[in-house]
Amino acid sequence: MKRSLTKTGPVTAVGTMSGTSLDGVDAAVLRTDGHRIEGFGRSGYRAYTASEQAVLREGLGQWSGARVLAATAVVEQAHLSLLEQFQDVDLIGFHGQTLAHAPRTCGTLQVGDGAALAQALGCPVAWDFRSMDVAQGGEGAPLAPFFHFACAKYIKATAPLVFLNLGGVGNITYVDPNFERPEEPGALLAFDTGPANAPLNDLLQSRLGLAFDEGGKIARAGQVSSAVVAQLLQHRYFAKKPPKSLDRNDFPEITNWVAQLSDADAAASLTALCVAGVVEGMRHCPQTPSRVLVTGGGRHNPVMMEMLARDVPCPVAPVEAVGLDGDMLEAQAFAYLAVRVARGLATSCPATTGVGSPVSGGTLSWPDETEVAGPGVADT
Ligand SMILES: Nc1ncnc2c1ncn2[C@@H]1O[C@H](COP(=O)(O)OP(=O)(O)OP(=O)(O)O)[C@@H](O)[C@H]1O
Ligand SMILES: CC(=O)N[C@H]1[C@@H]2OC[C@@H](O2)[C@@H](O)[C@@H]1O[C@H](C)C(=O)O
Repeated sequence: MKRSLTKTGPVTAVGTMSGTSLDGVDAAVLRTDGHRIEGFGRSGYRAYTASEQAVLREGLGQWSGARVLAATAVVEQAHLSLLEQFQDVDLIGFHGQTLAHAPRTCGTLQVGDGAALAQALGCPVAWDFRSMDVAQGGEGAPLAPFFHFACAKYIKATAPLVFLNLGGVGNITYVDPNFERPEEPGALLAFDTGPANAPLNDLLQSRLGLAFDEGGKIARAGQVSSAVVAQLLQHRYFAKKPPKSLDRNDFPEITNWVAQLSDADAAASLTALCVAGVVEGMRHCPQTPSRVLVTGGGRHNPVMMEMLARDVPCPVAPVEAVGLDGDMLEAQAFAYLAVRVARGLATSCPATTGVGSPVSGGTLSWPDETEVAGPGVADT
């Protein structure tokens, strides 16, 4: 197993993602040599219980202490029980759960001990994907863009396109598939677009005890407040040039903006606010892309998708339109990045995180507890 990781041929990896929505853990299998996608395998999901979610919420924004330890235990247990169902792989890519992200000041924190998982599962684990990039001056996020580049090649795209992820936070990757490698200047541009589902989920949780606006039903009944959208776009984040990234709770003021609105108007306005961030972000693309392919849970919200189709200056479709799985794309991304970590290939570059030069982040832990830190500077 170990030799297959260091050779050049394809290996089978499972990646996991526990995202900012705090709904659960996704796991998905991918076969790749670290460059090309050779094929997709099965996937799985382990939901967090309501009490586990409460523990995770308590941990958000914390860098250390009892709340972080409690959240870590929840994250590790959930991953362990899910990954026990994926024993037939060469490598695990374990993202962990982001609790706090402030790359310019405190750093970035993804909890969950990959070395302990490697030991418990008897399989090498690539993890701690973001901190090397941050240590070298990058944003540490987003990291899926190198995988989006491989997806663009996989679907045989010939014109520039955008992958849009609508999770708790939104992020876009502009890909020019005419380049050979993702780290070549011009191949990619990636950044977080703004809040996506997180403010909407938080509003519905606090007002109505709902996890999210299923099918956009609540927003559909409301009117968008253009003042709320305008307020968002005045935030200093939108004046910044990309690459740039966000923490889940970077816009706490949003709650006050919609406090006086009815539930339906507030939901409609928060849905529009996510879309406005994307539209604003698209202005940074070097040229209008041929299309926007949407991944992440927001693509299940028809109101959000209709607003996007109305406001984005090119066709918009869920990634399923090209045969990809939008519920598992991030988990697949961390399977892909795990193989790149194992092989010393770049996982980020100036155009994706703002780091000075391509970085191979991540740590590779073996079941025998020998840890090999990623080489930092990527092989090309
Ligand atoms: N049927 C649906 N209708 C409306 N919204 C939905 C639906 N399904 C999912 N969502 C939204 O998508 C969210 C989950 O998205 P996703 O799983 O992509 O987030 P994540 O991976 O946790 O976040 P991130 O990408 O920011 O880390 C839900 O919390 C909800 O807001
Ligand atoms: C710090 C962190 O965990 N960021 C997440 C978050 O969720 C979406 C967006 O913000 C993106 O920047 C990133 O996740 C995806 C998987 C990424 O790194 O590409």
